[in-house]
Amino acid sequence: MDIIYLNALKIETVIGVYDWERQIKQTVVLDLAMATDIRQAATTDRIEDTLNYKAVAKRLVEFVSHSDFQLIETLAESIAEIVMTEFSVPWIRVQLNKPGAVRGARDVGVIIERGKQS
Ligand SMILES: Nc1nc2c(c(=O)[nH]1)N=C([C@H](O)[C@@H](O)CO)CN2
Repeated sequence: MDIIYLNALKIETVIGVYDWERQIKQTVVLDLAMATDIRQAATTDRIEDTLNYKAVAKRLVEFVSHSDFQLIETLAESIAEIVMTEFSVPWIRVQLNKPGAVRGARDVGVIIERGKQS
């Protein structure tokens, strides 16, 4: 199985458990690794034959920027579900970073893996 990845996608959204966090937008940073088989596309050289990372990014920017979850866990799980179901991805690794959420740390976040690498 091959991997198509998308790193450091920054999206502004409402995210957090505290009252002040419900009033503002904060930046989350997304790293994705998505299992796929690139051999057909490598043979045909056609975008229709592969997982279009630009289409994935556009869908996630649209979803995340309009979401208002409290926990990064919930957001990460939703992102995995969208990519797997809408883009036929059998396995995904989602790393969701929340920069500046903890004083003294560059970022905090969650890493989840869903599905099976075949
Ligand atoms: N496991 C988690 N811990 C915390 C979260 C979270 O989403 N998952 N969120 C917060 C606050 O929103 C924090 O980011 C504000 O600084 C605290 N802990």
